[in-house]
Amino acid sequence: MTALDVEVGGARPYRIHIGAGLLDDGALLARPLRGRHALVASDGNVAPLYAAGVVDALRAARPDAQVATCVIPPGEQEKTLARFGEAIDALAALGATRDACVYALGGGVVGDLAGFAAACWMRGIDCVQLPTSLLAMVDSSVGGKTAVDLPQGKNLVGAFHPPRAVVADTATLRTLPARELRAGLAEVVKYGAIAESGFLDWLDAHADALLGGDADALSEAIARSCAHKAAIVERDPFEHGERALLNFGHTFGHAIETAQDYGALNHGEAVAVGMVLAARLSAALGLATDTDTMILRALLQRLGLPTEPPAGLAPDTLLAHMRLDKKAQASGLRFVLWDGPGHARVVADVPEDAVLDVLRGA
Ligand SMILES: NC(=O)c1ccc[n+]([C@@H]2O[C@H](COP(=O)([O-])OP(=O)(O)OC[C@H]3O[C@@H](n4cnc5c(N)ncnc54)[C@H](O)[C@@H]3O)[C@@H](O)[C@H]2O)c1
Ligand SMILES: O=C(O)C(=O)C[C@@H](O)[C@H](O)[C@H](O)COP(=O)(O)O
Ligand SMILES: [Zn+2]
Repeated sequence: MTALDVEVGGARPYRIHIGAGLLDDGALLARPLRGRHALVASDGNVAPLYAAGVVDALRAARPDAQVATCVIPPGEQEKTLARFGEAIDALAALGATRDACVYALGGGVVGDLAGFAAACWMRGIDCVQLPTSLLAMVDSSVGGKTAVDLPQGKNLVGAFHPPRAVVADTATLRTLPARELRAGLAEVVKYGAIAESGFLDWLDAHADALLGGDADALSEAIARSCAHKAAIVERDPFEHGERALLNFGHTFGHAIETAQDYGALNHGEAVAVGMVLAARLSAALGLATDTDTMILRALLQRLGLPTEPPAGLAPDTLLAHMRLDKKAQASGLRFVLWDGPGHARVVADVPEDAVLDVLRGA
């Protein structure tokens, strides 16, 4: 255990291990492997860099184990039921028994898809998250939301399936493209926005270091983000209440991703735009101030993130996608609205006209 590790409590507690070089630690990787079957799932960018090392480390620690790999093409457009089926086929080919373990090696796309395969194979086998993108380290590897996308909407088919462990090897961030690093910072800003205004100040002060890949700054951002997420999912693992705050910016963001067929803005970028739109909606409804919104927007811009929706997206189309948001109820849309730095709330029955006004004004 390092000083940065974070515990996620609850009915099935697990540890988020954070440190450089952890993917080489076969004993750590193999610890949750109860049976003899391990499937390392990854994508076409990450697998050539790290999959062989993970497979070798697992085999060295557990010579009796059968270790197979499953590699999907990279990108959000591959987070589909068809690719999920490929992961299931790989588990069948391996002859994976109920004590098998799926190792999700990659960004949030691999983590969500492989985690969902683990949730479904034989009604649920173990999963270890090995996040290699900043976004996956600060958010998607923690908390057990797994899913694939449909053309109709983001993450519409999925399950809650917490991992047995998360192993975040921060050395892998050295190969992460700069655009993807910035995308991860959007979710980091989210924690400051909803839970800790001082974290927003810290991010502002360390923006250059973070963008420059400074290892200490990134490690601190990861550990602080994981601590926020762990505290929330521990109290509300199935999103009956406060966990929905982690969806700040996502009602707009997911609608943008869906409307663009998951091909233009990536998730972090769409969430950055979505947080600004949610802040504007909050201001229009008398919550956050315009000044708060401008400060949030300026921080996101400083971190190299987009803050306005791409041109050409019709407000009515976006609104239609929002009606399939998982927070929506029969009575109407529910939004995470912002009270200003460090505070947010879930608000039901937000008038669609107010949402359209924000989209038209953007
Ligand atoms: N389950 C959750 O709680 C949760 C939370 C946030 C986001 N998500 C989901 O996560 C996904 C976004 O995750 P993401 O931003 O990691 O996207 P991603 O998985 O597409 O990864 C981004 C890109 O970086 C590449 N990559 C990843 N690690 C690399 C490395 N170390 N070196 C080189 N290339 C690397 C990938 O191949 C990909 O091209 C979305 O589908 C989103 O819905 C889920
Ligand atoms: O963990 C959560 O809860 C989140 O909402 C984290 C989000 O960053 C993440 O994008 C999540 O996948 C969105 O969940 P969804 O329920 O809106 O699909
Ligand atoms: Zn997200």
